[in-house]
Amino acid sequence: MTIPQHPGHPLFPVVAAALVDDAGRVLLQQRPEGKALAGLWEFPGGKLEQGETPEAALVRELLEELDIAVSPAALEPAGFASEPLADRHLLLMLYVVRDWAGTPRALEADGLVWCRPEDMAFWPMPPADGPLVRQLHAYLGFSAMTEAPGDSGMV
Ligand SMILES: Nc1nc2c([nH]c(=O)n2[C@@H]2O[C@H](COP(=O)(O)OP(=O)(O)OP(=O)(O)O)[C@@H](O)[C@H]2O)c(=O)[nH]1
Repeated sequence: MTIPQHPGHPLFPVVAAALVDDAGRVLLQQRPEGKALAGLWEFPGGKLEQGETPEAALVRELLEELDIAVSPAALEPAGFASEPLADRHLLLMLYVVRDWAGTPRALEADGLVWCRPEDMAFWPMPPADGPLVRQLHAYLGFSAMTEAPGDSGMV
């Protein structure tokens, strides 16, 4: 079996957050005019800076983009996407965030929307986000199930 290799295509790590509110809705933001993929809806987040951990980068991005404060302990790893781009290889890491301080406002995006997970398909997103949305659905469904008291237990 041949494993695809892309010499000269450095790894491009990006972190993103699915903010989930008390009603179970997820926040998406619209990429602004003048940027690549303008008009598409995405999870807030961005590139890692030199020497940053994914968690530190996401806490910084959420403050810069939405003016909210998030503790690294509130970041729940929920999925990732691995996609070849023209000159780099995108590694997009998605975290669920349910706890933050402040009210999200669009400091960099053209708009914000709170949407129900089942409605996310109506909001056009970058190509790498398709697998992330599917993983998010599975993660939210599973975590809701494990939060509910059940009959099963260790015997
Ligand atoms: N934050 C975020 N980025 C995403 C998503 N999906 C996706 O393909 N990306 C890509 O990941 C990269 C994120 O980088 P970024 O937000 O820091 O950079 P940018 O393109 O806005 O440009 P900039 O350098 O001018 O800020 C972009 O190439 C963006 O297209 C997503 O859901 N959220």
